[in-house]
Amino acid sequence: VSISDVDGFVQLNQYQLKTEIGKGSYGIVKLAYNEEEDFNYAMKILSKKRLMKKAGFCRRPPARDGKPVTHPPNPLERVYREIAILKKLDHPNIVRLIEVLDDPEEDNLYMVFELLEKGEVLEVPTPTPLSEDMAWKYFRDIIVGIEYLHYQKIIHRDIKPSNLLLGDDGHVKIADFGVSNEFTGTDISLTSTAGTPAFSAPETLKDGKEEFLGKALDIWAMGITLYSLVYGQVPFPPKDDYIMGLHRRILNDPVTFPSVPTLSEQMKDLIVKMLEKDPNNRILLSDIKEHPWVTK
Ligand SMILES: COc1ccc(C(=O)/C=C\Nc2cc(OC)c(C(=O)O)cc2Cl)cc1
Repeated sequence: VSISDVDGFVQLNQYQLKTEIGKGSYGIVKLAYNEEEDFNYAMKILSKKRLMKKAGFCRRPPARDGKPVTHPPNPLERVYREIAILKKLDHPNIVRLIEVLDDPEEDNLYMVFELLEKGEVLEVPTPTPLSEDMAWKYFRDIIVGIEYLHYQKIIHRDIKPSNLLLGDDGHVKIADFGVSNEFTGTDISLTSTAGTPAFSAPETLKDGKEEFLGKALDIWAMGITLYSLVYGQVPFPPKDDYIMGLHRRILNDPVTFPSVPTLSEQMKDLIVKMLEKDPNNRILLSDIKEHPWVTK
Protein backbone atom coordinates (compact mmCIF):
# COMPACT_ATOMS: atom_id res chain seq x y z
CA VAL A 1 0.00 0.00 0.00
CA SER A 2 1.60 3.23 -1.08
CA ILE A 3 0.51 6.19 0.98
CA SER A 4 1.32 9.76 0.32
CA ASP A 5 0.11 12.38 2.72
CA VAL A 6 1.24 15.70 1.43
CA ASP A 7 -0.43 18.62 3.27
CA GLY A 8 -3.45 16.49 4.10
CA PHE A 9 -3.80 15.12 0.55
CA VAL A 10 -3.97 11.38 1.22
CA GLN A 11 -3.47 9.00 -1.68
CA LEU A 12 -3.87 5.25 -1.04
CA ASN A 13 -2.84 3.28 -4.10
CA GLN A 14 -5.31 4.48 -6.76
CA TYR A 15 -7.65 6.07 -4.18
CA GLN A 16 -7.70 9.72 -3.10
CA LEU A 17 -9.25 9.97 0.37
CA LYS A 18 -11.82 12.74 0.68
CA THR A 19 -14.26 13.82 3.40
CA GLU A 20 -15.32 11.66 6.32
CA ILE A 21 -18.82 10.32 5.63
CA GLY A 22 -19.30 7.85 8.47
CA LYS A 23 -18.08 7.29 11.99
CA GLY A 24 -18.75 4.66 14.64
CA SER A 25 -17.26 2.38 17.27
CA TYR A 26 -15.61 0.56 14.36
CA GLY A 27 -13.62 3.57 13.11
CA ILE A 28 -14.37 5.98 10.29
CA VAL A 29 -15.59 5.85 6.68
CA LYS A 30 -14.23 8.27 4.09
CA LEU A 31 -15.28 9.09 0.58
CA ALA A 32 -12.58 7.63 -1.69
CA TYR A 33 -12.11 8.76 -5.28
CA ASN A 34 -10.58 6.19 -7.62
CA GLU A 35 -8.81 8.33 -10.20
CA GLU A 36 -8.14 5.47 -12.67
CA GLU A 37 -11.88 4.74 -12.86
CA ASP A 38 -13.09 8.30 -12.14
CA PHE A 39 -15.43 6.65 -9.63
CA ASN A 40 -16.21 7.13 -5.92
CA TYR A 41 -16.17 4.48 -3.19
CA ALA A 42 -16.68 4.30 0.57
CA MET A 43 -13.43 3.53 2.41
CA LYS A 44 -13.79 2.10 5.93
CA ILE A 45 -10.62 2.71 7.92
CA LEU A 46 -9.83 0.51 10.92
CA SER A 47 -6.86 0.94 13.23
CA LYS A 48 -5.36 -2.42 14.21
CA LYS A 49 -3.86 -0.87 17.36
CA ARG A 50 -7.26 0.47 18.39
CA LEU A 51 -8.84 -2.94 17.77
CA MET A 52 -6.17 -4.62 19.89
CA LYS A 53 -6.63 -2.06 22.67
CA LYS A 54 -10.42 -2.40 22.55
CA ALA A 55 -9.95 -6.10 23.12
CA GLY A 56 -7.72 -5.26 26.10
CA PHE A 57 -4.66 -6.81 24.53
CA CYS A 58 -2.30 -4.18 25.83
CA ARG A 59 -2.66 -5.05 29.53
CA ARG A 60 -0.11 -7.58 30.86
CA PRO A 61 -1.83 -11.01 30.91
CA PRO A 62 -2.58 -12.11 34.53
CA ALA A 63 -0.07 -14.49 36.10
CA ARG A 64 -1.09 -17.99 35.02
CA ASP A 65 0.43 -19.66 38.13
CA GLY A 66 0.83 -22.97 36.36
CA LYS A 67 -2.57 -22.97 34.60
CA PRO A 68 -2.33 -23.68 30.86
CA VAL A 69 -2.19 -20.50 28.79
CA THR A 70 -5.38 -20.06 26.75
CA HIS A 71 -4.96 -17.85 23.73
CA PRO A 72 -7.94 -15.44 23.67
CA PRO A 73 -9.35 -14.77 20.19
CA ASN A 74 -7.15 -12.18 18.49
CA PRO A 75 -9.47 -9.19 17.76
CA LEU A 76 -7.94 -8.97 14.31
CA GLU A 77 -9.36 -12.44 13.69
CA ARG A 78 -12.71 -10.72 14.23
CA VAL A 79 -12.01 -8.32 11.39
CA TYR A 80 -10.61 -11.02 9.13
CA ARG A 81 -13.74 -13.09 9.84
CA GLU A 82 -15.90 -10.08 8.92
CA ILE A 83 -13.93 -9.73 5.68
CA ALA A 84 -14.27 -13.45 4.91
CA ILE A 85 -18.05 -13.18 5.44
CA LEU A 86 -18.30 -10.09 3.22
CA LYS A 87 -16.28 -11.76 0.47
CA LYS A 88 -18.74 -14.63 0.17
CA LEU A 89 -21.83 -12.38 0.10
CA ASP A 90 -23.19 -11.23 -3.24
CA HIS A 91 -26.70 -9.76 -3.15
CA PRO A 92 -28.41 -6.51 -4.23
CA ASN A 93 -29.46 -5.79 -0.61
CA ILE A 94 -26.07 -6.43 0.98
CA VAL A 95 -23.30 -3.82 0.82
CA ARG A 96 -20.54 -4.92 -1.57
CA LEU A 97 -16.89 -5.14 -0.45
CA ILE A 98 -14.64 -4.23 -3.39
CA GLU A 99 -11.19 -4.84 -1.93
CA VAL A 100 -9.14 -4.73 1.26
CA LEU A 101 -5.85 -2.80 1.56
CA ASP A 102 -3.97 -4.39 4.44
CA ASP A 103 -0.28 -3.63 4.69
CA PRO A 104 1.27 -5.63 7.56
CA GLU A 105 3.68 -2.75 8.12
CA GLU A 106 0.78 -0.31 8.48
CA ASP A 107 -1.50 0.24 11.48
CA ASN A 108 -4.54 1.03 9.34
CA LEU A 109 -6.62 -1.56 7.51
CA TYR A 110 -8.70 -0.21 4.62
CA MET A 111 -11.93 -1.79 3.39
CA VAL A 112 -13.16 -0.43 0.06
CA PHE A 113 -16.94 -0.66 -0.41
CA GLU A 114 -19.29 0.40 -3.17
CA LEU A 115 -20.54 3.90 -2.36
CA LEU A 116 -24.22 4.18 -1.43
CA GLU A 117 -24.65 7.83 -2.24
CA LYS A 118 -27.53 8.63 0.11
CA GLY A 119 -25.97 7.15 3.23
CA GLU A 120 -28.01 5.95 6.19
CA VAL A 121 -31.67 5.32 5.39
CA LEU A 122 -32.71 7.50 8.37
CA GLU A 123 -30.91 9.10 11.29
CA VAL A 124 -32.76 8.10 14.47
CA PRO A 125 -33.97 9.86 16.57
CA THR A 126 -35.54 12.34 14.18
CA PRO A 127 -38.62 14.62 14.25
CA THR A 128 -39.17 13.84 10.55
CA PRO A 129 -39.48 10.04 10.17
CA LEU A 130 -40.34 8.20 6.95
CA SER A 131 -43.87 7.86 5.62
CA GLU A 132 -45.46 4.44 5.93
CA ASP A 133 -45.05 3.95 2.17
CA MET A 134 -41.31 4.75 2.19
CA ALA A 135 -40.84 2.47 5.20
CA TRP A 136 -42.76 -0.25 3.34
CA LYS A 137 -40.46 0.10 0.29
CA TYR A 138 -37.27 -0.08 2.37
CA PHE A 139 -38.56 -2.80 4.73
CA ARG A 140 -39.17 -5.10 1.77
CA ASP A 141 -35.47 -4.71 0.84
CA ILE A 142 -34.48 -5.48 4.44
CA ILE A 143 -36.61 -8.66 4.42
CA VAL A 144 -34.93 -9.88 1.22
CA GLY A 145 -31.47 -8.99 2.51
CA ILE A 146 -31.98 -10.76 5.86
CA GLU A 147 -33.51 -13.78 4.10
CA TYR A 148 -30.35 -14.01 2.00
CA LEU A 149 -28.10 -13.70 5.09
CA HIS A 150 -29.99 -16.37 7.02
CA TYR A 151 -29.92 -18.60 3.93
CA GLN A 152 -26.12 -18.07 3.86
CA LYS A 153 -26.12 -19.10 7.55
CA ILE A 154 -25.19 -15.66 8.84
CA ILE A 155 -26.85 -13.77 11.72
CA HIS A 156 -26.23 -10.03 11.35
CA ARG A 157 -26.77 -9.10 15.05
CA ASP A 158 -26.67 -5.34 14.53
CA ILE A 159 -29.65 -4.49 12.32
CA LYS A 160 -30.55 -0.82 12.85
CA PRO A 161 -31.19 2.22 10.62
CA SER A 162 -27.54 3.40 10.69
CA ASN A 163 -26.49 0.07 9.17
CA LEU A 164 -29.02 0.36 6.35
CA LEU A 165 -27.53 2.35 3.47
CA LEU A 166 -29.48 3.90 0.61
CA GLY A 167 -28.21 3.88 -2.97
CA ASP A 168 -29.16 6.28 -5.76
CA ASP A 169 -31.44 3.56 -7.11
CA GLY A 170 -33.63 3.97 -4.00
CA HIS A 171 -32.79 0.52 -2.69
CA VAL A 172 -31.45 -0.30 0.77
CA LYS A 173 -28.38 -2.41 1.46
CA ILE A 174 -27.41 -3.97 4.79
CA ALA A 175 -23.94 -3.02 6.10
CA ASP A 176 -21.57 -3.67 9.01
CA PHE A 177 -20.90 -7.34 9.71
CA GLY A 178 -18.59 -6.44 12.59
CA VAL A 179 -20.56 -8.50 15.15
CA SER A 180 -22.22 -11.04 12.86
CA ASN A 181 -22.11 -14.79 13.55
CA GLU A 182 -21.80 -17.63 11.09
CA PHE A 183 -23.50 -20.94 11.85
CA THR A 184 -23.88 -24.43 10.52
CA GLY A 185 -27.18 -26.31 10.59
CA THR A 186 -30.52 -24.48 10.74
CA ASP A 187 -29.74 -21.86 13.41
CA ILE A 188 -27.15 -20.91 15.99
CA SER A 189 -27.46 -21.12 19.77
CA LEU A 190 -25.81 -18.10 21.39
CA THR A 191 -25.15 -16.76 24.88
CA SER A 192 -23.14 -13.63 24.04
CA THR A 193 -24.71 -10.19 23.82
CA ALA A 194 -23.66 -8.10 20.85
CA GLY A 195 -24.96 -5.17 18.80
CA THR A 196 -26.73 -2.05 19.99
CA PRO A 197 -28.57 -2.09 23.37
CA ALA A 198 -31.83 -0.43 22.18
CA PHE A 199 -32.08 -3.11 19.43
CA SER A 200 -31.22 -6.09 21.71
CA ALA A 201 -33.81 -8.84 22.03
CA PRO A 202 -35.18 -9.53 25.56
CA GLU A 203 -33.84 -13.10 25.63
CA THR A 204 -30.27 -11.73 25.42
CA LEU A 205 -30.85 -9.58 28.52
CA LYS A 206 -32.00 -12.27 30.95
CA ASP A 207 -29.79 -12.83 34.03
CA GLY A 208 -29.39 -16.58 33.62
CA LYS A 209 -26.99 -17.74 30.99
CA GLU A 210 -29.74 -19.48 29.02
CA GLU A 211 -28.98 -19.87 25.36
CA PHE A 212 -31.02 -18.22 22.63
CA LEU A 213 -31.33 -18.64 18.88
CA GLY A 214 -29.70 -16.32 16.39
CA LYS A 215 -32.31 -15.79 13.69
CA ALA A 216 -34.93 -14.51 16.16
CA LEU A 217 -32.47 -11.77 17.24
CA ASP A 218 -32.42 -10.31 13.73
CA ILE A 219 -36.25 -10.46 13.57
CA TRP A 220 -36.50 -8.51 16.86
CA ALA A 221 -34.02 -5.88 15.58
CA MET A 222 -36.05 -5.63 12.35
CA GLY A 223 -39.09 -4.83 14.48
CA ILE A 224 -37.27 -2.12 16.44
CA THR A 225 -35.92 -0.78 13.14
CA LEU A 226 -39.32 -0.65 11.36
CA TYR A 227 -40.84 1.10 14.41
CA SER A 228 -38.04 3.69 14.40
CA LEU A 229 -38.36 4.34 10.64
CA VAL A 230 -42.00 5.47 10.97
CA TYR A 231 -41.99 6.97 14.49
CA GLY A 232 -38.50 8.51 14.35
CA GLN A 233 -37.64 6.95 17.71
CA VAL A 234 -37.01 3.44 19.03
CA PRO A 235 -39.84 1.91 21.15
CA PHE A 236 -37.55 1.45 24.19
CA PRO A 237 -35.33 4.55 24.20
CA PRO A 238 -32.07 4.38 26.17
CA LYS A 239 -32.69 6.83 29.05
CA ASP A 240 -29.43 8.70 29.83
CA ASP A 241 -26.90 6.38 31.44
CA TYR A 242 -29.05 3.92 33.36
CA ILE A 243 -28.78 0.89 31.06
CA MET A 244 -30.59 -1.46 33.47
CA GLY A 245 -33.72 0.67 33.01
CA LEU A 246 -33.52 0.01 29.29
CA HIS A 247 -33.09 -3.74 29.83
CA ARG A 248 -36.07 -3.81 32.22
CA ARG A 249 -38.27 -2.01 29.69
CA ILE A 250 -37.22 -4.29 26.82
CA LEU A 251 -37.90 -7.33 29.02
CA ASN A 252 -41.21 -6.17 30.53
CA ASP A 253 -42.88 -3.22 28.79
CA PRO A 254 -45.34 -3.80 25.94
CA VAL A 255 -44.62 -1.80 22.80
CA THR A 256 -46.81 1.34 22.66
CA PHE A 257 -47.67 3.36 19.57
CA PRO A 258 -47.86 7.18 19.62
CA SER A 259 -51.22 8.51 18.37
CA VAL A 260 -49.35 10.65 15.82
CA PRO A 261 -48.41 9.77 13.10
CA THR A 262 -51.48 7.60 12.47
CA LEU A 263 -50.31 4.37 10.86
CA SER A 264 -52.16 1.37 9.51
CA GLU A 265 -53.34 -1.31 11.96
CA GLN A 266 -51.66 -3.86 9.69
CA MET A 267 -48.24 -2.28 10.13
CA LYS A 268 -48.68 -2.10 13.89
CA ASP A 269 -49.81 -5.72 13.88
CA LEU A 270 -46.58 -6.75 12.13
CA ILE A 271 -44.41 -4.69 14.52
CA VAL A 272 -46.14 -6.28 17.55
CA LYS A 273 -45.47 -9.76 16.11
CA MET A 274 -41.76 -8.97 15.54
CA LEU A 275 -41.48 -7.51 19.07
CA GLU A 276 -42.90 -10.60 20.73
CA LYS A 277 -40.88 -11.01 23.95
CA ASP A 278 -40.86 -14.81 23.77
CA PRO A 279 -38.59 -15.81 20.85
CA ASN A 280 -40.56 -19.06 20.48
CA ASN A 281 -43.69 -17.05 19.71
CA ARG A 282 -41.94 -14.39 17.61
CA ILE A 283 -42.94 -14.19 13.93
CA LEU A 284 -40.62 -16.00 11.51
CA LEU A 285 -39.13 -14.41 8.40
CA SER A 286 -41.26 -16.71 6.19
CA ASP A 287 -44.39 -15.40 7.95
CA ILE A 288 -43.24 -11.77 7.70
CA LYS A 289 -43.03 -12.25 3.93
CA GLU A 290 -46.68 -13.39 3.91
CA HIS A 291 -47.93 -10.68 6.28
CA PRO A 292 -50.78 -8.54 4.78
CA TRP A 293 -48.86 -5.29 5.36
CA VAL A 294 -45.81 -6.61 3.47
CA THR A 295 -47.79 -8.18 0.61
CA LYS A 296 -50.27 -5.27 0.26
C1 LIG B 1 -24.26 11.17 2.94
O1 LIG B 1 -23.58 10.28 2.14
C2 LIG B 1 -23.10 9.14 2.69
C3 LIG B 1 -22.82 8.09 1.83
C4 LIG B 1 -22.32 6.88 2.33
C5 LIG B 1 -22.11 6.74 3.70
C6 LIG B 1 -21.58 5.43 4.19
O2 LIG B 1 -21.25 4.57 3.38
C7 LIG B 1 -21.44 5.17 5.62
C8 LIG B 1 -20.99 3.96 6.15
N1 LIG B 1 -20.58 2.93 5.30
C9 LIG B 1 -20.26 1.65 5.67
C10 LIG B 1 -20.17 1.25 7.02
C11 LIG B 1 -19.86 -0.10 7.32
O3 LIG B 1 -19.76 -0.58 8.60
C12 LIG B 1 -19.96 0.34 9.67
C13 LIG B 1 -19.66 -1.02 6.29
C14 LIG B 1 -19.36 -2.47 6.59
O4 LIG B 1 -18.41 -2.78 7.34
O5 LIG B 1 -20.09 -3.32 6.02
C15 LIG B 1 -19.74 -0.63 4.97
C16 LIG B 1 -20.04 0.70 4.66
CL1 LIG B 1 -20.16 1.21 3.00
C17 LIG B 1 -22.39 7.78 4.57
C18 LIG B 1 -22.89 8.99 4.08
